[in-house]
Amino acid sequence: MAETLISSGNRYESLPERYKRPLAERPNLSQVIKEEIPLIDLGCSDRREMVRSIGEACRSYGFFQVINHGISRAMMEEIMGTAREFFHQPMEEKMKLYSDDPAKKTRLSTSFNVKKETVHNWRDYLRLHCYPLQDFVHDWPPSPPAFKEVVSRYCTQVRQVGFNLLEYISESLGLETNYMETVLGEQGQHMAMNFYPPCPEPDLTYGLPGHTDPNTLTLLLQDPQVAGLQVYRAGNWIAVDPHPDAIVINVGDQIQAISNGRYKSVWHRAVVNSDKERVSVASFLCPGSGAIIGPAKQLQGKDSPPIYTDFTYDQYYKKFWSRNLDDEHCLELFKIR
Ligand SMILES: O=C(O)CCC(=O)C(=O)O
Ligand SMILES: [Fe+2]
Repeated sequence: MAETLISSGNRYESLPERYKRPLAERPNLSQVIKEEIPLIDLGCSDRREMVRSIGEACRSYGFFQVINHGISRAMMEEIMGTAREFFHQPMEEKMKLYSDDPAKKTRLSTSFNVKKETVHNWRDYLRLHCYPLQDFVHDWPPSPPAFKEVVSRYCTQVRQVGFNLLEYISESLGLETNYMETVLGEQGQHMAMNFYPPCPEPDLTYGLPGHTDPNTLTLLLQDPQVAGLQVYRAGNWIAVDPHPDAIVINVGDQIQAISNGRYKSVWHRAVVNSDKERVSVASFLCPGSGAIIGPAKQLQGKDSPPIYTDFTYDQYYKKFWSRNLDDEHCLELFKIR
């Protein structure tokens, strides 16, 4: 039973033991503070100012939200609705896609890495590889019927938003506009549709415990009705209130490495609540398999020697999945000592 979906539609009366965190690891929800993370208007006509504010956000928060990003409200509602519909299907339908093998390219799973972890997380998730679309779409869920079409359309659009952001981020570091795009090679794209059912004891567990994202850049759609994302900053967890038009952006470990630590891939987590289900859709850009990642030469100097070794994303990703999600920052393992 331990390794199966929790999105059964049944309400749990109490939290099963295998989801309970020891006292020292609980979310301490009463201590969470409310603070806005930077909101950036990508429709801004002053590119220099926009690039400056993106750089500032990457340096001091590692997170920001963007509006006027080019994806319509209707598209955002469609993809969120499709994710919700997917998880509301009968268990028999969903279990056809179940797998706990992280190497599998299309799979429905639960928690994070059920085979390895000792305490589970109150989350089910559908993980998809999304680029190039034609290599993966045939493997995606056959239902709901509009799934493949809606998700394909969203993936194409969100990829473009991601590439625009990589240009701004490159410029904000003083690198050539296409620096990231060139270094990162033919980037892959993954998606996680996350589903967090109502949880009987949200104080004792997580949807996702504190973690950093191993990839380049993450573009997240939050449930517009239900908050749950929290970001760590200066000793506090900050609740990120959903903004109906915004995409939440966070710097992944790879940008932290390329920026030689100037930009932070920060800890974030998803908490759950007792009365509402919550959905989120995360899109991850990931370096191409041949790409060599490491601190940009232009960002190294006498006063700023490289802090990370060069590595390939394959090496990094294997390391990431061999750990627990909330272990030390995976990039620590690639530090020059
Ligand atoms: O559900 C959320 O708000 C966070 C999801 C997340 O951090 C992830 O999928 O990596
Ligand atoms: Fe994440």
